[in-house]
Amino acid sequence: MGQKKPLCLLVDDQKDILTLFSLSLASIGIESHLAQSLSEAYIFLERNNYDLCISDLSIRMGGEGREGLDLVEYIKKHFPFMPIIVMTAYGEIPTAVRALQLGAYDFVCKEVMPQQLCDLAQSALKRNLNYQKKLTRLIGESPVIEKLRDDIQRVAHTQAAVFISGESGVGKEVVAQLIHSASNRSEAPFVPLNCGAISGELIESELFGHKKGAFTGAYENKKGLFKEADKGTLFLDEIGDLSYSAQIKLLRAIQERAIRPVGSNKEETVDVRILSASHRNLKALIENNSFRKDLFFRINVIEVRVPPLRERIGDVRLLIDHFLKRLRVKNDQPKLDISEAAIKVLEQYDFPGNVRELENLLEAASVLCRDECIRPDDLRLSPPQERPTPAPNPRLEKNPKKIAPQKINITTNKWNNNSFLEQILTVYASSHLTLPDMMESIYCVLIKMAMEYYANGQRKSADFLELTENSLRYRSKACEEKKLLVGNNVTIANQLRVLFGPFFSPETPTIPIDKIVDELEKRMIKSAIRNHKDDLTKISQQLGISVNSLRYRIERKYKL
Ligand SMILES: Nc1ncnc2c1ncn2[C@@H]1O[C@H](COP(=O)(O)OP(=O)(O)OP(=O)(O)O)[C@@H](O)[C@H]1O
Repeated sequence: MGQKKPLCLLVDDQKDILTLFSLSLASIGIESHLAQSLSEAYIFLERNNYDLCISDLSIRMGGEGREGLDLVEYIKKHFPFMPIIVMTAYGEIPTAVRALQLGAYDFVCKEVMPQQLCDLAQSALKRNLNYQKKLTRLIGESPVIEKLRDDIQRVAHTQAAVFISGESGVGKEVVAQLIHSASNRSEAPFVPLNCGAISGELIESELFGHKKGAFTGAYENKKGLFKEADKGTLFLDEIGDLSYSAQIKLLRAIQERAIRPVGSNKEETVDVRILSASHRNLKALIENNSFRKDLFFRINVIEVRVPPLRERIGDVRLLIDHFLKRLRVKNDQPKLDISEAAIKVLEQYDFPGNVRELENLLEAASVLCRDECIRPDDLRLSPPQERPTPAPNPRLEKNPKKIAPQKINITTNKWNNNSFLEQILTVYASSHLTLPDMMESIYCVLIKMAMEYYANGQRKSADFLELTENSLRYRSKACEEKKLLVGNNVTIANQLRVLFGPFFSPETPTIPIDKIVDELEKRMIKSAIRNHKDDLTKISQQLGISVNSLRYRIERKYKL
């Protein structure tokens, strides 16, 4: 059927209990993620979409003093559709009752037979038919968002193909998920594909699947996204980026309601609803012959427009509230807050990168701010250029000049702007990383940021960082394998995010990552040479590289 298994978050500090229950749940087709502490549970919740949570209540887990009840409260607030079953020890009924009052689905005594727990899990899932809808929320109360909600409801009940238009970062994928969740296909999968992220040769196999041996590297049969989305919804994001030949194949699949996997001579029928989106103007693409008109009419039976954030500035406050809640958990900053003055600055900003930009700005500011309170300075915003700078309100901000610090423009001031590079170097001042690891960490963080910014669009991310797609792929794989810094040294990664964050905006054409890294490496070597007065052995020890490779850098690469 291609339907995804329900996913459960199991939380308990006893490993054997986790293993026992996860095996039992697996036997009835429920997959589990196991968290052995509450802090781990919060991280899992942030990263995955769960259909159910089963958590021990009876202990303080992780030593951070958070009680199991907090988890119940948190889930109910953030994922109101997710049922929670709590486990208690005998004698802890009052706590269990409190959990029910907070919205838990039911409780069981920890000594239950696994079968009882399975029955309960199944009934919780069954009663909660909304389990596909859980995470997707459209925050906002402005008239344009209310209209968007109406549009979503209206189009959800037809089978027509919907094209979701809107600028980058406005929430087009959120809208696509909501259309799916409100439709009669909501119990089948919602399968998103970022068309810009897949190279021309692979797109056919990605969409339609392939047979083993169909081409070099096709070691297994592959199902393809059309089949995975059978009975459900296929969301083709950035459809304007599809190559012309892929457009022809897609058109055929939509018209015939059938696909043919690469290397197969048999057609297979599929029942898929197509939603698509692009921040590009498809009509303009048709004019210059890079998008097919016939495909346009097929995918654009109904158009839903998602308004830019500047048309719903009244919602900025609600969105801030929403993102801060997430950051409190994600960064483990329970008191994280924002000053009224900073909110005002945001309410007067244009947001060329829309909701995603707001989210990124807050994330960067949450790292920079002192005493867990985001102030205007922490936002590092330039004043809007198109309109007059709003008069500072002395009541809100003691030092109005500080409201909008100048950001360093990577293109006009160039990446070799002294103070910008020095700021990066200070990030590493007290780290014990080797030179290659330091440089690698910059690649890891910037590639991650670019992939987030371009919604996993590999080609766009590579272009933005002035890398080839191959090099981007190779480097991201290395980052994943090593879990280098991005995973392990959160502070360094966060500081880099803060420094580079402002450049992830439409104003910056590219970030020449290779050049930046070379310049930084050169400066580090120079400073080590100064420190150790040309003693190559000491310099190589400080930098964590061999004398030979140091020599190569000094004599050949940088000619120092
Ligand atoms: N109204 C909203 N309420 C809550 N979160 C939102 C809203 N709109 C957008 N977001 C969040 O903003 C980010 C960007 O949204 P999304 O990926 O849906 O935008 P998009 O228009 O598809 O972007 P792109 O054009 O780059 O593909 C996501 O993290 C999403 O959860």
